Amino acid sequence: MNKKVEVLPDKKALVERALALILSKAQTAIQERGRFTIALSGGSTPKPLYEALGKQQLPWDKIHVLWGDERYVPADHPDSNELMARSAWLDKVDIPAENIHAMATDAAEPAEAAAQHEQDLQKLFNSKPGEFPAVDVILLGMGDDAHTASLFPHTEALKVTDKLVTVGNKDSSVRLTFTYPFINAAECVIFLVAGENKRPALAQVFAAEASETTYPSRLIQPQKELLWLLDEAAGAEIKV
Ligand SMILES: O=C1O[C@H](COP(=O)(O)O)[C@@H](O)[C@H](O)[C@H]1O
Repeated sequence: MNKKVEVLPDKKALVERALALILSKAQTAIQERGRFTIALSGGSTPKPLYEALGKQQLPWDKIHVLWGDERYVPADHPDSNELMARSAWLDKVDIPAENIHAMATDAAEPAEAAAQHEQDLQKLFNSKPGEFPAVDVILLGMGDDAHTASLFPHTEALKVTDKLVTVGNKDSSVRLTFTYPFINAAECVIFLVAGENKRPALAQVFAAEASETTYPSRLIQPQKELLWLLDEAAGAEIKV
């Protein structure tokens, strides 16, 4: 694995760096494979990045957008990761509706929704059950409890290794999430982490030894490329 950590002066610089990386990865993927697939994170950190992406002139018909996790709420709910990305970015560009692969949250059982989304992904990547296709870029955030996507500490989702998508839980609230083996199959995983409140969790994620069950972001060890983009407030104590 090619792993890099970059500590940027502030959140603005973090967003600019992430934007430049995504634009370059998109250009390469489109040149080499004819399309670019990117999975989005939710939470607050990536919103300015999505706003910046919404101002770009890109070959949108060759770009496919997925989500690494979703809260199990209707798509117009204020907590929806899909709603955030649509209003900050996707509603502002000419991307074909069929290139937006949101996690549907309308099945009676979240496990059914996870299974359905897994099938949709297999179609998109032309992959078979049991295979882990490679998304070009998976964007991840990290919570101050070291969760990433909706892989929360001490939850069943951390044990799922035979699926692309599973049900995650944050206390009593239900989520859908990519599994860690699917994330680890990506061409490139980019973490965006900002804010001083993330320092203690980051210290454990970067420690030589610590529990993956307590600090789920440690499970993210992609075979190809891993980039940690940190702002100074989060990354001041990380040695690069
Ligand atoms: O709940 C979530 O939180 C994490 C981190 O969010 P942030 O607000 O600290 O940036 C995010 O990566 C995940 O997608 C989201 O559902």
